[in-house]
Amino acid sequence: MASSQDLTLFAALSAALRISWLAVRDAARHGTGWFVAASVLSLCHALVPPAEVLLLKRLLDEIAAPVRNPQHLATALAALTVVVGLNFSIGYLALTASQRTGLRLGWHCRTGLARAAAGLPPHRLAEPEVSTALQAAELGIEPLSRVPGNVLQLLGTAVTAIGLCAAIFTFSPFAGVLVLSALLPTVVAMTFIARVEARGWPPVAAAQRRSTYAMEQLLQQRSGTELALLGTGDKIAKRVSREQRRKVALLDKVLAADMRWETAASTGTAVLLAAALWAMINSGAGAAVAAAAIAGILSGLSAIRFTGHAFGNIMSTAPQADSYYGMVAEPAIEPPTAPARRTRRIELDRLTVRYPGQPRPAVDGVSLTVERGEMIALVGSNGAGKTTTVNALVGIVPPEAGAIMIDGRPARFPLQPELLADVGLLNQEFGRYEFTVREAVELGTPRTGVGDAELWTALDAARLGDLVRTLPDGLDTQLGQQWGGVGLSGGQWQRLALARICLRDAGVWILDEPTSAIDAEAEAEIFAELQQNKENRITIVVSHRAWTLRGVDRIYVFDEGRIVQVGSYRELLDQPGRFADLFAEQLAGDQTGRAS
Ligand SMILES: Nc1ncnc2c1ncn2[C@@H]1O[C@H](COP(=O)(O)OP(=O)(O)OP(=O)(O)O)[C@@H](O)[C@H]1O
Repeated sequence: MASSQDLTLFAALSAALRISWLAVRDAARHGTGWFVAASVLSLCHALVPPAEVLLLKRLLDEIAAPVRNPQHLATALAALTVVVGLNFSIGYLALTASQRTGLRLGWHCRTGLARAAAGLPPHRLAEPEVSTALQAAELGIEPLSRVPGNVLQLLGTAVTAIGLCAAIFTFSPFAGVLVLSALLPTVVAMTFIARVEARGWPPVAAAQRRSTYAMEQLLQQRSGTELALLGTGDKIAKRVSREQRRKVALLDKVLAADMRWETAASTGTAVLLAAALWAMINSGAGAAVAAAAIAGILSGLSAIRFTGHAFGNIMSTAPQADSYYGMVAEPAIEPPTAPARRTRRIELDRLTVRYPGQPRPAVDGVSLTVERGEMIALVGSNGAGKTTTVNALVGIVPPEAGAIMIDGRPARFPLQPELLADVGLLNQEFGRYEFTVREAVELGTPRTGVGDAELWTALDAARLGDLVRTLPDGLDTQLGQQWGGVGLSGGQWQRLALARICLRDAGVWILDEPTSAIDAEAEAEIFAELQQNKENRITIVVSHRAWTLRGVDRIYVFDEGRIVQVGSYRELLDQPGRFADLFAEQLAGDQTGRAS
């Protein structure tokens, strides 16, 4: 029975084989010309050592001939000079052609990964392991693009060894077999290197991921500036150093083991080749044959030398490349170009949501109803379950129990694409897309050919139009100072995110604290506009500000995952309870007003 270690080794080797095949296939498809060139050049380069043996033997024979034939001598010399002279150039050209194949493979893989990420449904992107796999896939593209070159190198080694064997076989069959067997130590060493790499790389990759994450916090403008202001960037720098130290210690072990096996393999190879030479000399071969074989074997040795390194790269790339191929194989969603339907009614029926590994549900038996033309609000303290409810509604998190009914029919998890197309969700972690204003707003809809008039309407609705009119290039102004563009304030970024939802103009608007960073004046205008134009849609707002709730049709008050109160602003104002507790300070004015 195979031990678990063998299974790991077997799995690692089969992953390396699979990745080699896939990388070669993609390189042949997407960098055809350079891949063919690299293959032909690698093959020529691999055949140099055996060719050297034959040509040198011929030259030495011509030199040693009792009667020299100048023409034969010149031909033999010319042939050997060409082969030896071109050896370096062919090797260099093969390497460059492999690199140019790799560039094209990298281009194809990056495009493929970007498309795969863009085609993932929201619930998959919300899973932490998916974001880890996407990052691993991204990191794996660089080494993956080197795999076709590594494979050609390994195949070249095999060709060199077989060619040398064949060339020497003609002088001494036993020596020829010994030359071929000189590959054995390398094959054995590669098996052990595979084992070491398979075990060593997962912790190295984990340490690298932690270090990269910490490093990004220092390098990104917002977090970097915050840390600089706090004067605590050095704590992050120490964390980076710690993770790098861990990574280096782990890698040292892997590389030390690789070195041991490589050294053992080269020693074994050298011994077997020496034995081959000894066998040949003892077989009665002449000086010419011996000299030719020695020269061929020496250049063969240098060809075999880097095989372990090439194999090591394939082995260490395999897990990340597996992530890449897993990601690009994920079924993509096809977002409809425009909402094909208009939702009339949404009903949550005793909805319960529990995050994996959590003892208590984040949302517990929540029921609510909202119809087209209505605007409802979800309120509650931090962690009460509002965002989770919204996320369940749009199919980002699966319900544990209960049902989501859309137009009287139960919605599946994940949400059907045609239902999702009719939802415009502005969440608390909206993107700050540093493209042009036009591009940043157009991201609100999958439609193409959005006209300027539509963009201005959306920007005006989000109270950003006036600012954009003052920008140097209007809609085509580049955003983000790091690109030489215009910097926006936090509230202006939020208005831009709201403009995307306005442009989308879906049948269901879900606005999770849409004005949290926006000043009171613009907030009042935005909420007034939401009220005015609510007739043709369902509007669900999450808000912490009491006065934004005045005009909504119903308020659902959340507490510890449950709805504890429902009513209009006025009704809730008159009741003691969670709503009054939550907004006690903010409501003081209103209550005084009613009392007097
Ligand atoms: N991805 C997650 N994994 C595990 N628990 C989570 C996750 N997201 C939220 N929670 C937990 O679920 C509960 C509800 O969180 P939720 O984000 O829905 O609250 P909220 O009412 O929207 O709060 P806030 O007003 O702060 O936005 C909290 O206790 C929170 O810690």
